[in-house]
Amino acid sequence: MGEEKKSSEGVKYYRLAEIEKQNSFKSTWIIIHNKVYDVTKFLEEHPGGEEVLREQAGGNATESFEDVGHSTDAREMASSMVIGEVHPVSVYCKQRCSHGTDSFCVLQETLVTTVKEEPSWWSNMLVPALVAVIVTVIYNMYSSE
Ligand code: HEM
Repeated sequence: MGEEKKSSEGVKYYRLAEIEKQNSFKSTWIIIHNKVYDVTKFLEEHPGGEEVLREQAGGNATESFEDVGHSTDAREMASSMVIGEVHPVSVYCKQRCSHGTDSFCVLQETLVTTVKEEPSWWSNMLVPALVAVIVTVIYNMYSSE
């Protein structure tokens, strides 16, 4: 999946654009408090019925979930269905502009880049190496005067 990001702690982040697509019988995701839940297999088992879950499929179910006043058991049950979190950029953009006209957000949402934030050995080395080069250049400049 192109718009998926995995942080070093192993949390998977999903863009809203990606989550919104998971609204079918084959795959049903919902968002509660910025966490993404895969409820596909749970639909038929839900004591509140599958229809209410289906209505929220691919979207933010936080308010409806809290309105019902789900029990601690229900919350524990839900935690076993977490597959990741809403991407911080999507959270930020949703808060700032829900119409998709903010150019920064439009750009972020349409960029189909895989941002794998697992630092590779060369990116870990690059910064110290650059610092070393700069320090050497500056040192040489002063010492040659
Ligand atoms: C992963 C998410 C969810 C889980 C694990 C879950 C689980 C449960 C459980 C275990 C119950 C039985 C009552 C209780 O223990 O509180 C229940 C009832 C119910 N749930 Fe959910 N639920 C989820 C999401 C939702 C959402 C998003 C909605 C609304 C859109 C919803 C609406 C209801 C309703 C209407 C009832 C019936 C309450 C009643 O008859 O008293 N649930 N749910």
